Amino acid sequence: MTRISRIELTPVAFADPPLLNVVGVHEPFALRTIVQVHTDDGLVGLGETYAADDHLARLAAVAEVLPGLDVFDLNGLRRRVHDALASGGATQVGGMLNLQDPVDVVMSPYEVALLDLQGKQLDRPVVDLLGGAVRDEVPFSAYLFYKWAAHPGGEPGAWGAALDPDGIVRQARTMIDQYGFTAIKLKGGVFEPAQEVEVVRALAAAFPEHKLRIDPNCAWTVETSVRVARELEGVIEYLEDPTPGIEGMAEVARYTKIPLATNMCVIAFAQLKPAVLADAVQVVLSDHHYWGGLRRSQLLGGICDTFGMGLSMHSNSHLGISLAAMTHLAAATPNLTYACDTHYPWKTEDVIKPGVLPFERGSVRVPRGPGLGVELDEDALGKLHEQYLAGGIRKRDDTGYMRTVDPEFTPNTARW
Ligand SMILES: O=C([O-])C(=O)C[C@H](O)[C@@H](O)C(=O)[O-]
Ligand SMILES: [Mg+2]
Repeated sequence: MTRISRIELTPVAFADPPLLNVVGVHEPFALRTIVQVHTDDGLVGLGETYAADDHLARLAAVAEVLPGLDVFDLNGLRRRVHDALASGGATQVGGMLNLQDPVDVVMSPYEVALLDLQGKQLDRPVVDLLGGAVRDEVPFSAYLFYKWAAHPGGEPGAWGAALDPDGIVRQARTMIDQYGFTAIKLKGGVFEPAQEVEVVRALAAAFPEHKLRIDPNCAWTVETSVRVARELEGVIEYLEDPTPGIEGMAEVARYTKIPLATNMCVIAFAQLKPAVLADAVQVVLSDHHYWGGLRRSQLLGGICDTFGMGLSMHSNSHLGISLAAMTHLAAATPNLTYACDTHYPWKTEDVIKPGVLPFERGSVRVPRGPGLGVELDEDALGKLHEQYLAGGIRKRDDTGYMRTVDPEFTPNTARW
């Protein structure tokens, strides 16, 4: 029996461009925690998660109670995470709208690391532990953002500015030329809805064969959402989080044929029943980082299937360990039939050795090596940890950063 001997948690910061969204703008560095689970027979399993300081404290509390656990005992993992959080009084993670389940959020990187270890021990890829691959490559979408040319006072990056239809179409062209994506997602909620609809139409004209989506992160009222949905019927494959809350989404859904997708009002198992009863959501965006890991995400997939809801995949700024985990999960989930979101093209630094996760025709081939099939680059990990220590960011704060440029800025949620 292989048992956990110790845990290493390494917060890292990696360069991030000034991408705009409803709550502000991405800071110069995005944060992640790299989780290494060591075993008594010398194996190391990898996981990746958020790195806000309160989350890091919970990860550390759990790390103390994991030594001795059998790497195949995922139920035991959940129990230990639950008990450690309960004894620390953590009932809420304080994340997105306070709706996430803290046990699922904290458990996720450990579950991924244990699956990585199981795969390494059995010499099988993680996808095989999840029931086997239903697809050999996983399609991702081109994730477009309005963006500034440079961070305030910084050097312009490779992508340039994108603040109007031409800029966004140019960004799409570059990303599609480089990665081959066949679906496009526009992050909206930055400009007035009419302006963003114009951009979606420009994308539809420039890429008539591509599937399109827009995600304003709840920037619109119910009335505006219904109007925009009507304007975009036949143009987009789904409309993501136009308005806040299950009730608001249900109201919009009554007046449009476009499926409504969410990674904001259904982000934990407790919200599935009310969403199903209200028929508020037609596509759930899974995200193993807060749905409790890969196997709980598969459970979510089964529930979506049972209730006739579609399933797609959400992303946040992430590195290669997460991309590998997302790819294994998507490859083993039959009803994950939409191209998954990924922020991967926006990053220029990573903690894994390159070459295992290339994008071809917009898809990532499922790694066939043991476990997740990725290898940690210790030097790169050290460098990005130094960057974390020197950079001073301890929690993502898009709004605070935006206010350094525009002190009057208020997040745009349900504003239009
Ligand atoms: O689909 C989404 O809502 C996201 O991808 C959330 C992210 O935080 C996105 O808004 C971002 O990176 O600014
Ligand atoms: Mg979203």
